[in-house]
Amino acid sequence: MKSPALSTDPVVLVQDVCKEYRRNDNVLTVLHNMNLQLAAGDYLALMGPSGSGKSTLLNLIAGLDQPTSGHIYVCGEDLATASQSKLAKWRSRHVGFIFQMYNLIPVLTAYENVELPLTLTPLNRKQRKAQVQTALEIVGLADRMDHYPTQLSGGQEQRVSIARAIATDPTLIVADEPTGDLDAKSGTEILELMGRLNEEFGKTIVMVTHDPRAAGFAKRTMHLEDGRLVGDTDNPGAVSAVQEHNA
Ligand SMILES: Nc1ncnc2c1ncn2[C@@H]1O[C@H](COP(=O)(O)OP(=O)(O)OP(=O)(O)O)[C@@H](O)[C@H]1O
Repeated sequence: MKSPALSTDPVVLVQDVCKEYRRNDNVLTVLHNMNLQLAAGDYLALMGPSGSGKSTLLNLIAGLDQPTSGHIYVCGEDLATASQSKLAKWRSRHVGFIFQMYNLIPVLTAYENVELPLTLTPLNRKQRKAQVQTALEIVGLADRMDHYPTQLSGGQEQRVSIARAIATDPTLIVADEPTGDLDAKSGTEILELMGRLNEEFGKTIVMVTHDPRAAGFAKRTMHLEDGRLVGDTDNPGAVSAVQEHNA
């Protein structure tokens, strides 16, 4: 994977973003005048009560949905005005996704699951193989590449999903409750791995979590309440994943 980006441009710039959902005559405003900026190499934890708008904000930053008003610039693209086809192409180049339930395809092996996002790129089979192997080595599962998801533990499935997220070498990684379905030990391993992606490989990460311990791995924590930002704190004591890994 590439070394950390050195650009001073923000990777994520959210400007006066509002998000409404409409059903018949009812309008539900889920995000109110949201502003936020993330530099290359930031690691942000999004926290807040259920329904406060965390996943909505994450989906907007990842280009899975678009705001009702305002602008979102991510990796130089104005996501608020991009067409759906442009957004799909942009996501495949710039964003890696990690989900609570892993979302692996059960009929594909670990190797084939990790290769999937690369099939949307111009890379040939040999180039894809090299990137899949690198990604599986980073997550420590090179020896499980022929296993199907049902032949892996939950923690291993999540590591395969992380390999899939990094296979295209994206700038931004978004994670929605990545440890929500794991026991404490496996959860810690996943958080250490994500920390390494941030520290060693310079990935910018946005993670939604309910777990203050998980947020302790991030460099910064934002709290949402009723669609508004109510707290934004740096975390100078963030758990250093590289130190933990090398301990
Ligand atoms: N597609 C949709 N249509 C209508 N309302 C929606 C839609 N998606 C989310 N909402 C509403 O928006 C609000 C915020 O939802 P969101 O999933 O962003 O919250 P959250 O903070 O991530 O919650 P949780 O922690 O429970 O996952 C909720 O009231 C939810 O019901």
